[in-house]
Amino acid sequence: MAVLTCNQLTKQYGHVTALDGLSFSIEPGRIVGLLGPNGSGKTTLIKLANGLLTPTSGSLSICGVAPGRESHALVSYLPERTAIPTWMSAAQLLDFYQDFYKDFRREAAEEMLAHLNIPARLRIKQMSKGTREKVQLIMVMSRAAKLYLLDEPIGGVDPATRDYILSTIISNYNPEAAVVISTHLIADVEKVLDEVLFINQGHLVLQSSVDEIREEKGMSVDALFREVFKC
Ligand SMILES: Nc1ncnc2c1ncn2[C@@H]1O[C@H](COP(=O)(O)OP(=O)(O)OP(=O)(O)O)[C@@H](O)[C@H]1O
Repeated sequence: MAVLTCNQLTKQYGHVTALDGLSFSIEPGRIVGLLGPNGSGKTTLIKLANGLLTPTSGSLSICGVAPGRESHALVSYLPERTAIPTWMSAAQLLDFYQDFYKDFRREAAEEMLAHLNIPARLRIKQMSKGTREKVQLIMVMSRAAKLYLLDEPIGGVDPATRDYILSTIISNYNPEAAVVISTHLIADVEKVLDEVLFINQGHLVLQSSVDEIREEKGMSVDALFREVFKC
């Protein structure tokens, strides 16, 4: 069964149509890049899949379940902006996640924090922006979820750490799960992607495997994106 299915998904904010009849599905085991210019609807799609917004029309489901209480147990979501309580230390955050999520793999999170030399006693508010992002991503990827929704996961992270973070994403998710990554840093991220969704003004422009783009078009995803969305 598909991990995420959208059927004629439409979302309007007043007179603005952010998503316009989107239909696609994402199969287990896929790491999918959700790519599109500013304002194309990426964050809106991620928020719908996480149940933070409701569709204006059309529908979506996660492993066959409509977004809501039941799907929350299946989805691990990294918001665009840091949303963790800043007074907590990394150690308190580990406790918090462990209490809150049955599927939280504490040892995996501790190992990643140690690898990035992030002390457990350090409070979130004492951390640099990039370190906060790393901590939050570590927490999100340490859940054994079915669908990971990562909205701009590496924006504030330095290029050397990006590679570690990306390899963390690949090595820490369960092959039954799917990962959706919204990003503008296509060149950095494309090496870990299996598939891409290009969206523009709320429409799906392309769903393709990355291998197909490389083989059939002889291009990187980054080069294709620049060609398709040339200003
Ligand atoms: N709360 C809101 N109220 C009104 N319009 C909104 C709201 N949130 C988003 N929009 C509009 O919906 C459209 C899609 O926005 P969205 O944030 O989903 O795009 P995005 O692809 O994530 O953009 P970016 O790459 O800049 O983060 C835009 O036209 C945006 O202005």
